Amino acid sequence: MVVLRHISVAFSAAMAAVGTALFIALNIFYKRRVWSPESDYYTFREEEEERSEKQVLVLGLDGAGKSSVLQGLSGAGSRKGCRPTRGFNFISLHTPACQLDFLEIGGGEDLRMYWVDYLRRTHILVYVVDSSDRGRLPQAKDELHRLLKADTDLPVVVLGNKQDKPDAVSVPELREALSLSSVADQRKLFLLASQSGSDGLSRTCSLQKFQDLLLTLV
Ligand SMILES: Nc1nc2c(ncn2[C@@H]2O[C@H](COP(=O)(O)OP(=O)(O)OP(=O)(O)O)[C@@H](O)[C@H]2O)c(=O)[nH]1
Ligand SMILES: [Mg+2]
Repeated sequence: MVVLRHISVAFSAAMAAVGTALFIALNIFYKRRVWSPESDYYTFREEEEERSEKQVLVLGLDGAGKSSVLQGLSGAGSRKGCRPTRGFNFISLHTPACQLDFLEIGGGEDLRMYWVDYLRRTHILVYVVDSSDRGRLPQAKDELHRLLKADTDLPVVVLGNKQDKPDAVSVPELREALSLSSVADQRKLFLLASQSGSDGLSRTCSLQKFQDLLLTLV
């Protein structure tokens, strides 16, 4: 009887050890498969650093046209079907020099507080402004200057978007409204006019011109 009890205890201990080992192995195996926006983002970052990838952060108030610009860059064409971005939006552009990874964070009031968190992981900031939304230009200016203050070295390209609209402010007016002349001279800051129509960033700021500028800045 005593021998049988010893065998039973030894068997239970062995089963427990096998179970624990299996649990640990499965945990390691499935660790990266548990989805969360953060884990996805960091996995993407690890892979990005291994290859020659540069991140372009695309910010601006809600409705400025960030998703439409990305759609134009991706070659998707028409700006129809853009919905407000509730979290983030991502596209990659392959160029001979490197891969440009564009990351848009939604411009809604509730998302703007997270914008600064993404600055330290990015190589260029593209700030999109709705040139026809005259009433919100002061707000667009304040948000832009908050970002400029948070990272004083990051190259910035401001896109004065929706230039096709009849009430759009001109580029010189936009420079004034966004107080860009107050930005330090040594800062790499560019202001381009754009319109994200059916042929992408055509006419006022061609896709090629925009892309070439980004490549000189990364
Ligand atoms: N006329 C005109 N409309 C544009 C232009 N760019 C974007 N739009 C329109 O503006 C609206 C908002 O565009 P989105 O690209 O969704 O704006 P967003 O900046 O991504 O907005 P959030 O994701 O909410 O932060 C859409 O109805 C677009 O079709 C443009 O250059 N000209
Ligand atoms: Mg969007």
